[in-house]
Amino acid sequence: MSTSTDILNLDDVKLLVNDFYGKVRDNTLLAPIFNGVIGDNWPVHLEKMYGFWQTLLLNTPAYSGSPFLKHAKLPIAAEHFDTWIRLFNETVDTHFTGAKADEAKWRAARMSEMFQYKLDYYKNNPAKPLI
Ligand code: HEM
Repeated sequence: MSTSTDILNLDDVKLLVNDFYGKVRDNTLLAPIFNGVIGDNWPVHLEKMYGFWQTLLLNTPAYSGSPFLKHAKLPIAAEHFDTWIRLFNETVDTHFTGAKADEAKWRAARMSEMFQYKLDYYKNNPAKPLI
């Protein structure tokens, strides 16, 4: 019998976020990019990401910001997003099943697509400064 439950509370969000960024920090493609920006500020980043996912999945207003701008100048392309999504989906599936788990994967995929469209757009329209 499966013991998986859905993402129901802040402890679940923390488990998801902690485990996911643990995988990111072990990934040879993504780790250098994150570490280059975040350095030894991981606790701050993790707190922010608890708030982000809490806001999306638990309808608790704990994050406000403009995520895309933080990614606009990172050296990232499709392979980075594919890896990010693979690790994120793996993490969700390891711990959770249900509507919120599905929503988490759906939202991550939509954000990833949106980031990539915007990155491509600004790459192809350098006359329009982004930030
Ligand atoms: C190639 C994939 C990705 C990489 C390498 C990446 C990297 C980063 C880095 C380095 C930061 C810290 C930025 C800073 O503090 O200046 C950050 C912040 C953030 N990322 Fe990503 N990210 C990726 C994909 C995503 C996706 C798909 C999502 C959404 C589901 C996301 C959501 C966020 C959010 C909400 C923040 C916090 C922004 C803020 O400071 O308000 N990221 N990311």
